Amino acid sequence: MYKIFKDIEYKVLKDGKKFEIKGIEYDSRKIEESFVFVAMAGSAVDGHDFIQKAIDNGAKMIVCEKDMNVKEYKNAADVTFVLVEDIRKKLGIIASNYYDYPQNKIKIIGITGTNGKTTSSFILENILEKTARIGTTGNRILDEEFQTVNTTPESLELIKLIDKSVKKGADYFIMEVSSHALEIGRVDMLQFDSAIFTNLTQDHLDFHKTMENYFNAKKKLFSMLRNDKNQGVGVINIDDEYGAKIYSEKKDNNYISISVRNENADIWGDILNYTNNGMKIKINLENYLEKNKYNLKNSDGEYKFEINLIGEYNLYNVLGCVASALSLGIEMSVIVEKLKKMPVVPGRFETIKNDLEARIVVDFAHTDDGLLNIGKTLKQITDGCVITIFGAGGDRDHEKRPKMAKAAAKFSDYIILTSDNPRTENPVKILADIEKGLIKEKYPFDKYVIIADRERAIKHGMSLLQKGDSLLIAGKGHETYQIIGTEKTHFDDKEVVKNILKL
Ligand SMILES: CC(=O)N[C@H]1[C@@H](OP(=O)(O)OP(=O)(O)OC[C@H]2O[C@@H](n3ccc(=O)[nH]c3=O)[C@H](O)[C@@H]2O)O[C@H](CO)[C@@H](O)[C@@H]1O[C@H](C)C(=O)N[C@@H](C)C(=O)N[C@H](CCC(=O)O)C(=O)O
Ligand SMILES: Nc1ncnc2c1ncn2[C@@H]1O[C@H](COP(=O)(O)OP(=O)(O)OP(=O)(O)O)[C@@H](O)[C@H]1O
Ligand SMILES: N[C@H](CCC[C@H](N)C(=O)O)C(=O)O
Ligand SMILES: [Mg+2]
Repeated sequence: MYKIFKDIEYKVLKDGKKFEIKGIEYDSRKIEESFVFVAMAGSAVDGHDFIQKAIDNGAKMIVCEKDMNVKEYKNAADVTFVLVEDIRKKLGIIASNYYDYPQNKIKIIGITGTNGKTTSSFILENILEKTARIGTTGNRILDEEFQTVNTTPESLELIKLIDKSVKKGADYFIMEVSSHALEIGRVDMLQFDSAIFTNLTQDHLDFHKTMENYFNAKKKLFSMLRNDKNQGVGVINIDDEYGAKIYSEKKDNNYISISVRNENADIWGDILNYTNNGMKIKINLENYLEKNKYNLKNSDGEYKFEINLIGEYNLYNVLGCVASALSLGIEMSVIVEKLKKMPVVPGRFETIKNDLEARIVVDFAHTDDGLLNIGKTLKQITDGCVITIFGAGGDRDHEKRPKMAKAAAKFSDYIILTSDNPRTENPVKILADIEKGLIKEKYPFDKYVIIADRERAIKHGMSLLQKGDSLLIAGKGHETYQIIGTEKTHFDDKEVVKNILKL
């Protein structure tokens, strides 16, 4: 039988003509001559309904998860039908068999957690050389950029991306690993050389239902460390209660603990002071060096330097990446030099220059924890008022809405509630859900306003700005669209601000 089924349980429903497989796809629209079409049940439609389309486009093999009546298809005499149960979970193995396990020819770094994955992936790509980066803002292999739909692509795409990375000569494959991906098996076929746990706070309960399920999905990454020579290392933020749980459950695992100010952690850090563009930080590695019998040169165990990132949450991101890079054998002196030159991460605390003598920040904070963290930082560095503009995504976790309001109420002197991808929900209803949080917090009625139109909301926020104030435009960060209904129209927070400023 075909090598793509190695290590997979399958049943041949119909044997067709032998052929050379030219490609594998699970979308009938991408099928070409002599391809394999994988039919999967989806959330919107069922891939099995597109089998005939796939055959018409040239598929010579159909892999399905339902016992199909193979006789009903036209022009299918040559076509082989194979049944594989729970195909979405097996697709990674099928793809690995086809592409000869490219994941064993590159170092794979996975980053999971509610917040900080994208930021950490950008920090790591800055530290490491010859990298591919996969995540929310897009995928990149060396100097080639690709657009993406998901934070963590489907297993088949992942294997294709890894294969391409290997062929192009990349040494590291840095990827965000979403809880969705872990839950539905998009990464089951991978082993990680390094895995980072940033934190866990509420998000995505529309999908996971409970925090426990959400945590168990994230935790799975740490059972997937590369173990052929026991070289996979987990990096765990032990200041986070869920991180501490993972760390305490470690048996023979190779874990590095990170913390801000807990001197018992393997690697810990602190903020010494904020600077114009970022902050001066201290990183202490003494415990790590001691445990690892000091195999690093040029290191005295403590480093102090300035970076262009800001906020305690970013110190966590930096510490996670330092630990990961050290575990991959990069010298601390090299890491520090790279960190000093770290450019801004798109849509993460991006400030827009203006002559209002105010700070205008575009940021992707879209959870209560994200808002709270950036708010805490802004409060610390703002002389005047903090004005916050935010909304919450439609068709997403409803429970986070009032919580986001509660977070914003803690640090904002004025709040403008607006739309952030209402999708198929009524924007007014989403805004009312958020407002409930403000009312519950007894946030003064004259200190907030609801302006559903995001452009008008930003205009209003900017009209209020006085010298020394900060304006936080949260939720969309790098996004260049607004999704209303099922329609995606161009919308870019930064662009709107620049237009208003006539830049
Ligand atoms: C709900 C969900 O997770 N959906 C994912 C799923 O789509 P689906 O299988 O449900 O799609 P479907 O439209 O029902 O189609 C079913 C099947 O029919 C096939 N089809 C369809 C039409 C056709 O003409 N021919 C055809 O063959 C499709 O290719 C598919 O195989 O599989 C697709 C391929 O992997 C994903 O792109 C898609 O993610 C959607 C876009 C999504 O929004 N996912 C979110 C929930 C998600 O995964 N988010 C996480 C985390 C984000 C975060 O951390 O904040 C992420 O990793 O992105
Ligand atoms: N370590 C962190 N802890 C808490 N908040 C953070 C952290 N890092 C970033 N944030 C905040 O959360 C927002 C999202 O950060 P980032 O895009 O790095 O996270 P992510 O995990 O990739 O999110 P997503 O799952 O939506 O892709 C940032 O804009 C910032 O406000
Ligand atoms: N990856 C997250 C991003 C949310 C960003 C926010 N702009 C929204 O659309 O809710 C999600 O899809 O839930
Ligand atoms: Mg991300």
